[in-house]
Amino acid sequence: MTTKLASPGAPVTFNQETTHDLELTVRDLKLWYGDKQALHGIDLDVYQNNITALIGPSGCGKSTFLRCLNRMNDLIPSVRAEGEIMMEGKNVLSKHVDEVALRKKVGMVFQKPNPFPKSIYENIAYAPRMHDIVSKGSEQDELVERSLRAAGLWDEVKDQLDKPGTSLSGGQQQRLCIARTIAVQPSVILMDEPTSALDPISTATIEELMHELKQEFTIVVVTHNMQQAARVADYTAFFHLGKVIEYNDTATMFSTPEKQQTEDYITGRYG
Ligand SMILES: Nc1ncnc2c1ncn2[C@@H]1O[C@H](COP(=O)(O)OP(=O)(O)OP(=O)(O)O)[C@@H](O)[C@H]1O
Repeated sequence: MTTKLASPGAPVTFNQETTHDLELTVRDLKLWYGDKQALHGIDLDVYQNNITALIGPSGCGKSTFLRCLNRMNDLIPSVRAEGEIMMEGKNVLSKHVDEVALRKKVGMVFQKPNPFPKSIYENIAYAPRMHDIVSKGSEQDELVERSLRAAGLWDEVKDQLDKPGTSLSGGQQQRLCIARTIAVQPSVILMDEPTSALDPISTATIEELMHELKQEFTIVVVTHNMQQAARVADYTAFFHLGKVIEYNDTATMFSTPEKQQTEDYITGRYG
């Protein structure tokens, strides 16, 4: 589906006359933790093979929003969500959507690298085997190599595939987690502050990797780091108090933000 880039909801305007394919359309998304409302009617379009950054002050709902996209919030008993997150013609929020299948399509990389307590090889091979994507043997070996190569880790680990994933450095562990996510062949990769626990060199490596990965995947990333959003993201959404205040292509957002609140945040005047 090719869609002209256009304003997908009331608070959202675009300045570019670009065309992109839509991966996800979010409409009037509301979420409550018990009685407390955390998301207040989010409208957002996520474009295929682009990186969309979610920025905003602490507690504004970025992670909550990200976790809606693959229903990770369902793991919290008090959560209730309303609205639409359309992907491939289905509302992700519908109770008829199989969460396991959804999380295979919409993978997630967390702030703190969290390899399984298994070998580097098994960290990659386990889920694809469970999902019947590969059988044991050469097919599985190839998938492990392909995933590790795609995550830029193969050359560093190819001679130690039987070592524990946890024996790697923090940056390598995060690339292992990215390789693990890629291995089940998702369409979308969600990243929740994927570099905040890493040193600057590992951060730069992951950012370069994100540029490569967007050729094949759609990425949505939460970041507190304005420079990172400016460096890696094609689109940026500024969240505040559970709402999207502004959403635009990143260059416009950072050079000529439309809203004063956005300008104040990206110039460090608050948040
Ligand atoms: N498990 C939870 N139970 C209850 N309230 C929660 C839970 N998780 C988040 N919240 C609340 O929802 C609101 C949004 O939180 P969220 O973590 O999504 O914000 P954020 O923008 O990602 O923040 P940060 O940048 O600090 O990670 C906050 O008021 C937070 O306290």
